[in-house]
Amino acid sequence: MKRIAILTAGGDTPALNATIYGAVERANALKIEVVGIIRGFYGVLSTHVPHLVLNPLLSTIPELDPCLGGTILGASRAYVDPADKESVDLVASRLQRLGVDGLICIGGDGTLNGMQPLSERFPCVLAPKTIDNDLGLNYLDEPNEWTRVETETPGKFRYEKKQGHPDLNLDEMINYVTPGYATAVYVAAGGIERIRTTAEGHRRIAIVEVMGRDSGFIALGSAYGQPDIVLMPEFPIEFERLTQRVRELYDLQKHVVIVIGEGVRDADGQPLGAKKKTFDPAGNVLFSGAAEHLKDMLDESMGNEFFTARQRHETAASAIFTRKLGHTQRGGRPISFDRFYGSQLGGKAIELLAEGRNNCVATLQWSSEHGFQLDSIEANILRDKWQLIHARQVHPAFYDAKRFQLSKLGKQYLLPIFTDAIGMDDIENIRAELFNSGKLSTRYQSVNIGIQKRLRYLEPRAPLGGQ
Ligand SMILES: Nc1ncnc2c1ncn2[C@@H]1O[C@H](COP(=O)(O)OP(=O)(O)O)[C@@H](O)[C@H]1O
Ligand SMILES: O=P(O)(O)OC[C@H]1O[C@](O)(COP(=O)(O)O)[C@@H](O)[C@@H]1O
Repeated sequence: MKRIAILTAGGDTPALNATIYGAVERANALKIEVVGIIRGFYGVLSTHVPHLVLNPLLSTIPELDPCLGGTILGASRAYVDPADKESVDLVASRLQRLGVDGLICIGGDGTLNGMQPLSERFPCVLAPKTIDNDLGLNYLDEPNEWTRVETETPGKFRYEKKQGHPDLNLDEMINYVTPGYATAVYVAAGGIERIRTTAEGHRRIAIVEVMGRDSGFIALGSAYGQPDIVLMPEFPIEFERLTQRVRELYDLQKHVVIVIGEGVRDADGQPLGAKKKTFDPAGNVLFSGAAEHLKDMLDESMGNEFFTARQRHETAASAIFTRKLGHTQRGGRPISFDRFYGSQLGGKAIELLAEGRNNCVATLQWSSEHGFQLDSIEANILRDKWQLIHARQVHPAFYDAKRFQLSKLGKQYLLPIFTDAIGMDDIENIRAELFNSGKLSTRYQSVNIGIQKRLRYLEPRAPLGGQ
C-alpha cells in the first residue's frame, strides 16, 4: 500500500484533526502517502475532486494540528446514493485516478452507510467519530432486535427496537466510546454548571438542550454538571410525573435545572423538538426546539399561579427559560481523552487498510481488566437484517426513569471515560491562551487559507471554485 485517501463526513467533532493526525503519523511510519479529500463525500462526488497531500515526502503538513477542533479537510453531509450505481462507479474510478489503494472515512453510522457501496469496489475502513456517541452496540446481538413496520407511505418503513437484554455488561459493549463525545460532554457539563448559578440566583427553572439526535449519551454525560432532571430521546417523557417532580424541586430549592436531549420524545413517541420537520437526503431529522416545546408545556401546566403564589415571578413564561448549548458542544479544542484516542483510532484505521482489511471499523473497546484497547469489527456486525445501521441508544440499564437521573450502571459507564479525560495541558492551555494579549491585535488566522494553497484537482475547478 503506497497511497491512501482520507475524508471526514457528517457533523464535525473536536477530535477530527486528531484522528487525521494519528492516521498520517502512522502512515509516515509505514511509508504511505495520505491524500485528504475535501468536504467528505462531496469531494469524491464532484467532478474536480478537490484534494491535498497531507504528508508530502512523508512528513505531516504543519496545518494538521491535533489540538485544533473542526477538520482541516472540511466535512459535509453530501449523500452517496447506494442505488445510483453509476455515481458509485464514478466515485470509485475517481479514487483510482487519484492513485490511491484505499479510503479511510472518519465518520459515524451515516458515513458507514455511505461507505458501504464504495467498499464493494474499493478497500475502505471507518475511523469512528461523533459527539453523539451513537456508533457502536451495547451488545453483539443488538442489531437483531430491530423490527420494521410499514408506514402509510408505500415502501417507507419505521424501525422499532424490542429491548432484549435487561442488563448490560460494560465489558461487552462494542466501540465503548467515540472520539468527540468527551469534549462535547466537557462543554455540556460546564455549561450546565454555569446556568445553574444564574437559575439559582433568580429563582428560575432552566431547561438546557443538549445535542444527540437519536441518542441521549450527551445528556447522560451532562450528569457531571449535576442537573436536577435528565431527559433523553430513548425514554419518552411522562409529563405528569415530570411536572410533579419540577414542582417538588422548585419548592425545595427555589430553582430547577433540567437537561433535555434534543431528540426527546413524548409519551406517544413523537419527537418534541421536530415541530419544524426537515430532512436531509440521508433521512436525518433536524431538531429545532425540544427545550422550547417543553417550556411551553411547563408554562401551561404550572401556570402563573404557581409562581405568584410563591411571590417569585409574575408569569411562568418569565420563570422558565431555555438555553440550547448547540454547536459549542461540537467545536473548539479537544480535551486530552479525545486527542489521544482519536489519534490512536486514526492510526489503527491505517493499519487495518495496510493489513488488507475492507469494510471494517476501527473500534475502542473497554474492559474492567485492561481498560481501553484498540480493536476492529466488520461493518456488517453493526447491520440489522435489512442491512441498516441504527444509532446506538442509551440502554435502559443506564437510566433511572423514576428519578429522572442516571442509574448506578450509567455512572459506572461514564467513569472510565471521564475520570482522567482532562489533561494538565488542557488546563495550561486555558491559562495561557484564553486571554493571550496577542489576540487583541491579530486577526484569527483560518487554517482554510493554508489548506486552500495546497489544493489539487482531478479536473479543472469552476471559475470561482473555492472549497
Ligand atoms: N443510508 C445512507 N446511505 C448513503 N449515505 C449515507 C447514508 N446515511 C448517511 N449517509 C452519508 O454519510 C455522511 C455522514 O452521515 P451523517 O448521518 O450526516 O453523519 P454520521 O456519519 O456522523 O452519522 C453524509 O455524507 C451522508 O449523506
Ligand atoms: O449542525 P448540523 O449539521 O445541522 O447537525 C446537528 C446534528 O449533528 C450532531 O451533532 C450529530 O452529527 P453526526 O450524526 O453527524 O455525528 C447532532 O447531535 C445534531 O443534531
